[in-house]
Amino acid sequence: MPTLGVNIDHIATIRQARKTVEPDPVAAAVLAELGGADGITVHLREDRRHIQDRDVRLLRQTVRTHLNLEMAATEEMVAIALEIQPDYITLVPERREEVTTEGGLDIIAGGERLANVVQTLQNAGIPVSLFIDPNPDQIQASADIKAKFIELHTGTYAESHQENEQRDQLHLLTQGCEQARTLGLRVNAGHGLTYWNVYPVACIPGMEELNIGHTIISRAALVGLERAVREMKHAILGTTP
Ligand SMILES: CC(=O)[C@@H](O)[C@H](O)COP(=O)(O)O
Ligand SMILES: NCC(=O)COP(=O)(O)O
Repeated sequence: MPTLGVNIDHIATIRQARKTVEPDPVAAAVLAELGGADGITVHLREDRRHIQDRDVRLLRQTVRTHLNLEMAATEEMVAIALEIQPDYITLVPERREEVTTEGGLDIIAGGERLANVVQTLQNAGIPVSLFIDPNPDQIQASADIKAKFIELHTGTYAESHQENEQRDQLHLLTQGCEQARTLGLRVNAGHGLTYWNVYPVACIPGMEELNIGHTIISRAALVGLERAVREMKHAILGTTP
């Protein structure tokens, strides 16, 4: 079965809502690892809406599993990645006005420029993963530019509510994984996965790692709330929990 990369972006989303120091994604990464995370994923967006440069620098020093840095294939991000040296990089498409990543990278349209980014990062010893839709041409193009991994975008699968639509999407992901592995690519998947839809994706043969964030942070906020309120009552009363 695949390993779990925990995406902690939305710990930083809560912090940035107040632009304060809590909750700290660096502390969240420690707790995620204690809970069994096999890797930590952060997306350093160009608009810095959640994760900040400081977070990635500190996480590089504190993460004990592996650090997966998601980023756009821009000059600025490549310079940061070369300095910080994450364990691997996932190149993702980015539009500033989007609520979240809306689809996979277009490797074919990215052409030589994208190929050069992959080469620059991999020549510096950082394996590159390409976040793509489960589309045969995009998978072939990812192999052509010699990325080490792809991450199959599971957003369409996650958003399909009709049973037959979800089955078709799962089939595309399964076929995509098989095609990629035949071409020598390693395969991860993620986006929009939840406690309710993850198992069929985890059962896809050859799937290495699932990157999951929003549903885990959402659940953490709820399952931790009762304890947090109890602790505040003690703080007000000056008593010990
Ligand atoms: C690339 C991807 O699927 C996720 O990392 C996602 O981008 C998380 O960050 P946002 O919630 O800012 O989109
Ligand atoms: N690449 C996908 C990821 O890191 C987590 O996405 P989500 O679970 O927050 O939708």
